[in-house]
Amino acid sequence: MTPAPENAGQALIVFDLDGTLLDTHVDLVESLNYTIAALDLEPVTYDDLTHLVGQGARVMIERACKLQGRPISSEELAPLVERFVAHYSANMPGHTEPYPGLVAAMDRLKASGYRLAVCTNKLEGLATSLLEKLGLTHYFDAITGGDTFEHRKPDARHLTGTIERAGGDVSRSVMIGDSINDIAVAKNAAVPSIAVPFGYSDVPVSSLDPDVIITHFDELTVELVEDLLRDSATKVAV
Ligand SMILES: O=C(O)COP(=O)(O)O
Ligand SMILES: [Mg+2]
Repeated sequence: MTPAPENAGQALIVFDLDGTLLDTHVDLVESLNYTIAALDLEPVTYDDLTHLVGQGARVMIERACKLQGRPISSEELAPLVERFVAHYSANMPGHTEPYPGLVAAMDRLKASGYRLAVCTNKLEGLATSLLEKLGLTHYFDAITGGDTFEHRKPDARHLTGTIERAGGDVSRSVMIGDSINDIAVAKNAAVPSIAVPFGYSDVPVSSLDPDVIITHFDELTVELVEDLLRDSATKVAV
């Protein structure tokens, strides 16, 4: 195993959840379709999901209704969000599972002294219960959602708040995610970013200009993280 760098204890890897840690697409589509069926709308597909996910359940439902030709008011939205949350919670963890290699990567990073955290736009309660049901909560020093702070991704304060809760340091943190909000929040907080192409981005992740793209969690190594932190420290110094 790679020896832990001397200051590894201070380093923090912050993960996005939907489409990064967990393949949630089957359950999201099922709960979303159950929700919009209340308005007699046609089901959405997995391909649609890439345009719908990213800003939490409220926005996802709003976008899905619009996509199916029935824009809704904010008064109509509240009961639909409740319907979604009830269905999604009742069926958790459903078909959701960690992406290949994730658990081994988290074990490796923790064994080398890294802290891990989750910064998701999913509701904090849903994120926490889902991770709990999958037996993954113990890996994380903080789990924050789209409703944890007043601001959410891509606002830098969602990421900096998560780092603070996890006992990390902005200058020793890395953000890893699947979509524009994740790469944008990292840039907004001046934190290096890693993109994964297997999630729900509606554009190729290379167009988001992350510092690194990994196609499998086997590539998430201590060396990669340390290189990113070193490069970013040099950029700040220059
Ligand atoms: O639930 C969403 O819309 C987004 O969730 P994520 O931030 O974990 O990708
Ligand atoms: Mg995501």
